[in-house]
Amino acid sequence: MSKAVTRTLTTSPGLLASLDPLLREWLPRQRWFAGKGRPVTGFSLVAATELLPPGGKLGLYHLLVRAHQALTPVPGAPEQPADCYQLLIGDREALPPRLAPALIGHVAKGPLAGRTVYDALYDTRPTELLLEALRTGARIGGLRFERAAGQDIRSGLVPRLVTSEQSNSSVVYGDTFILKLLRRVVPGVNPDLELPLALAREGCDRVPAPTAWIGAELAGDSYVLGVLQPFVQGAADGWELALRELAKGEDFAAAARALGRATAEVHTALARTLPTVTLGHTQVRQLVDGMVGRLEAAAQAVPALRPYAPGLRSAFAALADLAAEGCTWTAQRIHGDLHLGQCLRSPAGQWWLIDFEGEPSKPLAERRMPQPPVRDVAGMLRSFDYAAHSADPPIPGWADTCRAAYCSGYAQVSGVDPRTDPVLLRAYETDKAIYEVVYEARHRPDWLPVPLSAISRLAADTGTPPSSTPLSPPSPRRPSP
Ligand SMILES: Nc1ncnc2c1ncn2[C@@H]1O[C@H](COP(=O)(O)OP(=O)(O)O)[C@@H](O)[C@H]1O
Ligand SMILES: O=P(O)(O)O[C@H]1O[C@H](CO)[C@@H](O[C@H]2O[C@H](CO)[C@@H](O)[C@H](O)[C@H]2O)[C@H](O)[C@H]1O
Repeated sequence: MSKAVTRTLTTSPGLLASLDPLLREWLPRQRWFAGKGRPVTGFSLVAATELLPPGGKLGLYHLLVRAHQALTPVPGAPEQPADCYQLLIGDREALPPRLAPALIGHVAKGPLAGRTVYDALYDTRPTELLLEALRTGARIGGLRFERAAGQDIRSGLVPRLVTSEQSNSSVVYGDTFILKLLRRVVPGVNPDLELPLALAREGCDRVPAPTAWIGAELAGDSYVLGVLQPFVQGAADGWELALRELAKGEDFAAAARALGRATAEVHTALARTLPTVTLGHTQVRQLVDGMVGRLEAAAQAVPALRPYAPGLRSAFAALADLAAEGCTWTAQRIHGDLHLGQCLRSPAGQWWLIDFEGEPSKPLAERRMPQPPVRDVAGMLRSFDYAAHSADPPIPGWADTCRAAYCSGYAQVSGVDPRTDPVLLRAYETDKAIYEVVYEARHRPDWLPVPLSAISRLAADTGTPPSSTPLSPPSPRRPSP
């Protein structure tokens, strides 16, 4: 295997043409394929790296491939910028039964004619090879396997592919490490590596510290392609845990408070180590314009949203009004896509935050911009609401109790209770609920009533916190008189 990881790169120009008809059929069926609903019109090769040579028992290729797609399912329509996907393709004479779920197809012509190609992340030898490359700090063509200083990786850990629904693909090694291979990749700094590395430097142990990562200098661009981190053994995610407690009729307040503290620990460390900025009138105006734009687009797409649009606009207008009065807010790097499914709790009761990629559909530059930390808080508050709606029979007040506990835990560590800035919180909760309405209408129409019930509450809300809430001074900085 160590011979394989030092092999020099050879690109295979004929390879993609021979895979083209198979990938057209296979790629859109993958959970992580981001362009669902638009036919793939062709592929172009960004980079090909041969990890094991063709013609042997097993050939292995690392590919970055652009999938060109029509803008709408109308033939001849103009094309959007094509997404680039990371693929690890194996070729064998035939697949053993255990690899049946990995099948891409049988190649008819070209350099691999007669061979069977498959998603090699399902296979032991290719995934062992990746870990070995990370362990030894290999360079293979433009691929760079890097290890964090002082981190050791034991050899011989047994790999298994994580089969749950994911936006990317992950392999667990001997319950010791988990390697996330990013599927849709863009050049530049990936926050899923950048932020956990920054947090590790800062000594924040609410996030698994990256042990190693796969980077690449390919076709003139640099990429982050994968991150290896310690596997939190026996962990359950916050969504599973919340549903479990709900099914037992138990409240989740202590766990929500601890999660609030964990979120604040992460925010505080990020604010210490990465730049923060002040958002004044102009920046808040832009932020509000973005929120209003998303509302208008969502109301176009989902008619059920339209009756609430005036009330929702008022949530955004209230924020613009505060900014016009001279209020300012601090923005910093945040998680960017926080919900219960992004939090793991270890059997010892420790919370961990994972998946710092931000909303993958947003451009990288936007995902890396400083934002008010309340945005993460709003995401988590929405999640408690979602969990409560899954309970049958519903437990009155369950979500409110969690939401309050989460905010008070957050305040314990950060010194700022998010509820003291109700206008900002309402604006972000509204923005998130609108996003969820579109998401559910597209992906899970049965779930649409969940965000819609929040929409009806938020549209009617005046933004005033309940009088029983103990308040610390409001968090927007008000102009001096
Ligand atoms: N460090 C970890 N320890 C244990 N399980 C993890 C760890 N990181 C991720 N996971 C598991 O893998 C799943 C997917 O990870 P995530 O980073 O959210 O990937 P994606 O971006 O593909 O959604 C998580 O929901 C969790 O179950
Ligand atoms: O996990 P992803 O980054 O792919 O996020 C998408 O899918 C989520 C659902 O899996 C969706 O989250 C919404 O539903 C969750 C319950 O299933 C809930 O906990 C979240 O609060 C709610 O937003 C997310 O919006 C979407 O981007």
